[in-house]
Amino acid sequence: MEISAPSPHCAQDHICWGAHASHPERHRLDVENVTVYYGRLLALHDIGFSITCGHTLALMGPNGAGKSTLIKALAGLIHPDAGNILWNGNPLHDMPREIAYLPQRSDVDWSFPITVRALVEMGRYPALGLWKKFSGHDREIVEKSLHVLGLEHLAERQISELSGGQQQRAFLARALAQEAHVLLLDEPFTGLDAPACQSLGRLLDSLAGEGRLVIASHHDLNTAAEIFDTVLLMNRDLVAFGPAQEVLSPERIRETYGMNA
Ligand SMILES: Nc1ncnc2c1ncn2[C@@H]1O[C@H](COP(=O)(O)OP(=O)(O)OP(=O)(O)O)[C@@H](O)[C@H]1O
Repeated sequence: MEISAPSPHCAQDHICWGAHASHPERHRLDVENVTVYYGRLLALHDIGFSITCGHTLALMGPNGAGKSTLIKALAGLIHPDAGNILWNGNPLHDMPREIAYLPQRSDVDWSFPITVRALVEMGRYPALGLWKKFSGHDREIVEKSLHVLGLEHLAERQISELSGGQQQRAFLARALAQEAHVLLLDEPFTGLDAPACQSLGRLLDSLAGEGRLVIASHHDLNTAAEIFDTVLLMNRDLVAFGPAQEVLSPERIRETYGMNA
């Protein structure tokens, strides 16, 4: 199953980054027959799909369906027991700078003493030379990332002092500073109120519009088609993959979640 990119676009309340905007369809993720075991437990079975930059993809399924496992496999944190994960035809994990990973909120130590600016600067580390010295270009990218996420006024604050929505934005700013094409977000909407969800949804949409590929695990069937253009329904196996409105049919939801839509 394959999805190619829509035309690039930018949300009005968001500044275009530019560097990724041209020809997003040239960058393509192919997930081929990926299977993952934890010991004897089969967590993912023969998952396959293809998608290009320019899309927002929701991974959806019941608890234990394997959504986080798939995100971790894409992020290179878990090595599949079978299958391939390719970026433009080459193993994705050979290009770690292309991947930015936002773990589940519960997996982050929010009390860790670090300012928003220092967190965003971490996004530049993979690109720094041998002496780990920040160039003017690196500083410019950090400032731009803070600006795009509306975090300038919070730059010197500790991340522990931020709201949940601001913390998500700080981590996304780090991902922007990395200039990765693939953003992997594990349940980014968890714990956010409705306005923060809407704001994050618009942001993900505009990041895709600028030529990135946004992949996130998501639980809310009611908001999925508003936020994401593409949905992958899974329950250890792939149930359906394609445009959100088509995939989220009552029959498919029943098949995946075992309940009435
Ligand atoms: N580190 C691990 N060791 C052993 N089993 C694991 C591990 N991580 C996850 N699992 C198991 O793998 C299966 C898939 O888990 P995963 O966390 O990927 O599902 P999920 O769809 O993200 O679930 P949720 O919606 O509850 O977050 C589950 O049965 C889970 O118990």
